[in-house]
Amino acid sequence: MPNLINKPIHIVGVGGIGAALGWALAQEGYSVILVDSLRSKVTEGIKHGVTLVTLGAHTVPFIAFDDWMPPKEGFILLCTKTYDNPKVLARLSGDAFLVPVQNGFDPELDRRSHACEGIASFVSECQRDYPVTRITRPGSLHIGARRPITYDERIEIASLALALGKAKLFPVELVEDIRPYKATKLMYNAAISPLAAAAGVDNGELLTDQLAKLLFFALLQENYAILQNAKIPLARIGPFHPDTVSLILRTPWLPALMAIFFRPSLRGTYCSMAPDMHVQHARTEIDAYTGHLIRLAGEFPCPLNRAVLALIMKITTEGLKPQYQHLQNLESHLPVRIHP
Ligand SMILES: NC(=O)C1=CN([C@@H]2O[C@H](COP(=O)(O)OP(=O)(O)OC[C@H]3O[C@@H](n4cnc5c(N)ncnc54)[C@H](OP(=O)(O)O)[C@@H]3O)[C@@H](O)[C@H]2O)C=CC1
Ligand SMILES: CC(C)(CO)C(=O)C(=O)O
Repeated sequence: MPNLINKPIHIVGVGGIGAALGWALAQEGYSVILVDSLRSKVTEGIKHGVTLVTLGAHTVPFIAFDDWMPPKEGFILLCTKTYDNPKVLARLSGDAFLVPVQNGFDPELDRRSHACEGIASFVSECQRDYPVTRITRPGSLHIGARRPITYDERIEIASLALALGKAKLFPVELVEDIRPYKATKLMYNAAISPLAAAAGVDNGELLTDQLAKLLFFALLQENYAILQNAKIPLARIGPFHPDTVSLILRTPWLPALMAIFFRPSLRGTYCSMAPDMHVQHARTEIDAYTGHLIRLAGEFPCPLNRAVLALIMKITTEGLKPQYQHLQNLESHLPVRIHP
């Protein structure tokens, strides 16, 4: 297998994640090609490059998705929302070295036999019409295999991790198996994103407002229980392993104390599902988050996730505005022991 890192790295989807990854690679002199579906963003990118707020811009090639020719060799980093995957996947040949860096699980993507994925735990907010992003919360990028890999694939994955980490924009952690990290990120995402996006509140509010906090903690516990029941291995992302998070949530008074401690780190961060609720004909990644957990649960009870899925579907199909009152629809689905 040729050394893929010496070929241009194509990044599909120049949003919070794609722009940050592209900037980090360009900073260290790697050849990157940024591909986005929004022509105005591409035009801006051609004029002004890709910008990281406070750190400046890098001039890199930009191409509109409609004009893009997927490469036969080299990495393709998939940084779109999961609901845009079908369009991208339809254009790829089976040989492309595809590396998705996305939250959630897309059944169509999962059917591909791609070797590797990335899981971003930093938070990055890109302007809608400009390839200008801002990292609103620090965190790592985990990279690793999602199936048994060959020796050559291992070398390629390691070279990509090394390249992405060189700029030190975010710590890059090369891991043997990405799946426990992806499952753990889902446990958190499927609790934070639908609540913050439906209520139209900042992520930090989930650790401040009483009802939001109860729903957030109950969802974390339900998500953990689903993943445990399905015997999905989990890994530590951030300060605690999910086992410890679950123990904390089951200990009287500790969750309230932890909320005070963690609140500042969530305040002012960005929720990538939030802008998806505002557009006409809203589409969200809810199926890849909550939908996946419900499918995984099967017969196992998951009342809160079912209610969350129904709520997000109602908001998006009826074109409702995100507002705090939506959370009240979820209140009756809280476990009895933690009813307010
Ligand atoms: N932002 C964050 O902090 C984090 C995000 N994630 C995950 O990373 C993934 C990407 O999220 P994020 O960067 O926030 O998403 P954004 O919405 O910011 O960016 C996605 C970009 O992809 C573009 N796009 C859509 N379809 C195509 C296509 N066919 N070809 C090329 N570009 C396309 C979108 O254009 P348009 O707007 O016109 O549709 C948009 O510019 C998601 O799975 C998200 O959950 C994970 C961790 C943190
Ligand atoms: C910040 C966080 C964890 C919220 O779900 C995220 O990953 C996202 O918005 O994509």
